[in-house]
Amino acid sequence: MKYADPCVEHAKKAIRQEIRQRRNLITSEQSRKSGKAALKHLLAHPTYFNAKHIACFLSFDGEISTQAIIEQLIIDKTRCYLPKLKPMKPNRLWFLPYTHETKLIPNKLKIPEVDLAVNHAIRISQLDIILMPLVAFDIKGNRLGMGGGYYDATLAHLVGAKEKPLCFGLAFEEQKVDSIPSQPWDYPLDGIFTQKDFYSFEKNTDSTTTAFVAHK
Ligand SMILES: Nc1nc2c(c(=O)[nH]1)N(C=O)[C@@H](CNc1ccc(C(=O)N[C@@H](CCC(=O)O)C(=O)O)cc1)CN2
Ligand SMILES: Nc1ncnc2c1ncn2[C@@H]1O[C@H](COP(=O)(O)OP(=O)(O)OP(=O)(O)O)[C@@H](O)[C@H]1O
Repeated sequence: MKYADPCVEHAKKAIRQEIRQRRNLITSEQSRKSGKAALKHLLAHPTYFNAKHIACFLSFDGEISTQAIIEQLIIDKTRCYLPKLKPMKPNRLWFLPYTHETKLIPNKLKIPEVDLAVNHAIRISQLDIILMPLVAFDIKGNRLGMGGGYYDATLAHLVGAKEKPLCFGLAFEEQKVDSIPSQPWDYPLDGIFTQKDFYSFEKNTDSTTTAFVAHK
């Protein structure tokens, strides 16, 4: 575990609680509609067309529905991968291939996971795009997750690497907050898709971030 500032942890916990409550008020019908709207932004993104391997996730705890995106990936013959908790490694993920025929079983956090052995996992650097779940985001590209550090720890080795997937958050517009404290281990996002917009975060040479909103 990396050192965590107790004040920052306290602030993050409060944001998590508030936004998870807000997210749980969204109906499943609204969630499916929003998932379809986010899919339209993804399809319009220039990197989607050439992407062959995309990691997504199965929505839980009121997350935006990923159903339409996963179905589209299968229709487009883009290989779709889902995260699976790495056994024995506290906060690491594998990404395993998913089709309509894939058997799923719930993990210890009650999220369904692909029932395949780890030798089926794709190497992370071979993924073109990772669509990441999140609890809250800000327009500078800071992401707040469920608090397990799974995505940050899994992607940490890619910092500074040449060949790495584009990492896009996938969330409801309602999950946008004014500001999220950033921490040294936070893995930088390239953008965020919501039902309303695509937020693009470009890295400057001094590793600060410039945010653009693609659709108004
Ligand atoms: N859909 C989806 N899949 C995902 C993630 C995610 O955020 N969304 N993850 C993203 O990293 C990983 C799982 N991370 C998670 C971390 C905490 C909890 C959770 O429910 N925590 C409870 C307490 C857990 C417990 O029983 O001890 C809580 O906070 O209420 C769930 C998932 C991998 N798969
Ligand atoms: N690269 C890493 N190696 C080991 N531990 C890490 C790493 N990155 C983060 N962590 C640990 O994970 C814990 C949770 O981090 P954080 O609160 O940023 O998670 P999160 O992004 O909200 O969760 P998730 O990515 O699972 O959705 C941190 O306290 C930190 O100690």
